[in-house]
Amino acid sequence: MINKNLLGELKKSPLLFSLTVLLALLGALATVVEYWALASLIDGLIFSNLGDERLKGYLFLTLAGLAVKVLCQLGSDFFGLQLSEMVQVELREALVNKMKTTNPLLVRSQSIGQLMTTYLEGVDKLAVYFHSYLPQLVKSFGIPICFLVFIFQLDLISGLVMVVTLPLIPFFMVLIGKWTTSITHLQWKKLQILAAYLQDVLRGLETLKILGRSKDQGERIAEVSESYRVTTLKVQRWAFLSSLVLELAATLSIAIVAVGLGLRLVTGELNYLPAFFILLLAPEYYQPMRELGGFFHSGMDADEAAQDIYAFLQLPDRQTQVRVPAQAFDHLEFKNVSYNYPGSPALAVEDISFNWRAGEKLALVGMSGSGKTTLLYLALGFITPTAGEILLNGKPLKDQVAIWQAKIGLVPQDPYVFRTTIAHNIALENQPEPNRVRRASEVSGLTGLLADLPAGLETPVGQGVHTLSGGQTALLAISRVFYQASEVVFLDEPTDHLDLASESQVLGALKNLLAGRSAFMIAHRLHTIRDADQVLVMDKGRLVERGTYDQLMARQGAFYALTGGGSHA
Ligand SMILES: Nc1ncnc2c1ncn2[C@@H]1O[C@H](COP(=O)(O)OP(=O)(O)OP(=O)(O)O)[C@@H](O)[C@H]1O
Repeated sequence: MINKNLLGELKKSPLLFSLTVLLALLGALATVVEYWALASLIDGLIFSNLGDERLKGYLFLTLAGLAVKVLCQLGSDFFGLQLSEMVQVELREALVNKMKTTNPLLVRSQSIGQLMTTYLEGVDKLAVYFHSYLPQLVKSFGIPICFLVFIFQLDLISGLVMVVTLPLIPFFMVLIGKWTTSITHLQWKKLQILAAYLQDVLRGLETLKILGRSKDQGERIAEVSESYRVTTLKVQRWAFLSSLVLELAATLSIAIVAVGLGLRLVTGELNYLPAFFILLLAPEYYQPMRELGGFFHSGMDADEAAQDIYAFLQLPDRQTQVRVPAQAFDHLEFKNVSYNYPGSPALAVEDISFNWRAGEKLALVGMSGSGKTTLLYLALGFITPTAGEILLNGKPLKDQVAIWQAKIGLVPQDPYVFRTTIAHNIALENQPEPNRVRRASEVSGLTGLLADLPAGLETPVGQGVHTLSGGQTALLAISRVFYQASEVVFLDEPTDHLDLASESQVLGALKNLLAGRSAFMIAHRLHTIRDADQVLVMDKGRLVERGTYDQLMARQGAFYALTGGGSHA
């Protein structure tokens, strides 16, 4: 089970891998010395009547060989572990960096539970690959070759028997491996499904409780975990069976060598010393291949996990290279833009054209599913049109996404609160500037809501610590834009599900935020739409009307219908 991507990781530290393997081979040479000395010692004691000095010499060599063997083994394990830890740390860093540098929508298209399984369990599985499986793979060829050099010099027949019987072990290993590939794949996928399911249920626990559906979901989780348990047991059964077969093959091979040696010892064709030496060495000769069989399933597990890890690492990065010099925002123009989500049969938005100029407040309205969020993502540069083009200051947006995103602020519908202090949550940088944080939280009105918190802006918030209310979270998101001092604001009005008092606070903060700024917003409130310079009305992915609030109301078309014939006005 050789995975090219994983082998590539070795290039980062060839020294550690070489040390792991070289020490193991050195250990093999020490074994040769130990067993030769031991065989000579016993031969000297029983048959050759060697003098005390020679016997002491052999005894010393036996012990020295044993000590070197043990030290080499410990060293090889140590460097193997170092190697695997280094690879784990680097891969986890690479995964986190990829989460930061790739398009956020691509990350979000994967379930968080699935990503966590890849990040935690997947990388853990690779540890065994690096500290055990890969070094063992090299050892299982290197050590037998090393032994054969000595065995062939002493006894050609035993050497030949060993050469012929050794491949039986990898043969059975690969044969069983081929049968078990699909079941190992299934096990990994089921683990990911289970993690995704658990995470989903935990997130939606409140909804499930309220609707009285938590028991159903509990049963469903029990079903998924039972299915994972059954598959894991199947994998374990195969792993057990393969170990059994490999043990059997190795034991039979040793028996064949032993019988051959015994027969020739009886007929006098072979002396006691080489026969005993080869007999001692025979189990050690098959041992690395047997151990490889034990790690074979870990190799397969790691191969499965690696496929997901490297598929994630190969997601395209957002464009960071700035090809066009930074310019103040002048206008953003959509020219016959259409977008089709990958794998989706229908266009999410179709043939959209409009121009948004600096200083303007542009409001998007429409029924749910009409394409507002898709237009927002297109304008943010998170996704690129499948047809048509978007121009920023007259030049393609796709060539200036990095500078564009650095210039803009975003207030999403459901802002995320990171598990850190409020100040860090506002600044979203390692060293928040206290004055800027204070000012941002004051203008947004967040400070007033924090009066009850013991440490004010330094209060830790987020999951499992102090949970902010919906209104506080919205004001926090607005404070972020004030902190960044972005001239251009994207807004998905975060006023849904707020009580009246919080809503009026958030609306007040939004009014402050929008004053003097260019704004591109998904509008749910009349208040925002009334103040907009341009309202775009979306319906089933198409732009069906545009104008100011008054113009649209006067027209009595789609917008008028959306406002309930003026009754919501
Ligand atoms: N990730 C996605 N993959 C496939 N189709 C999608 C995806 N996101 C949205 N769509 C589809 O694209 C269309 C437009 O969706 P969009 O989210 O842009 O509408 P919306 O007006 O923002 O709706 P809402 O107000 O409910 O958020 C819908 O038909 C929706 O099902």
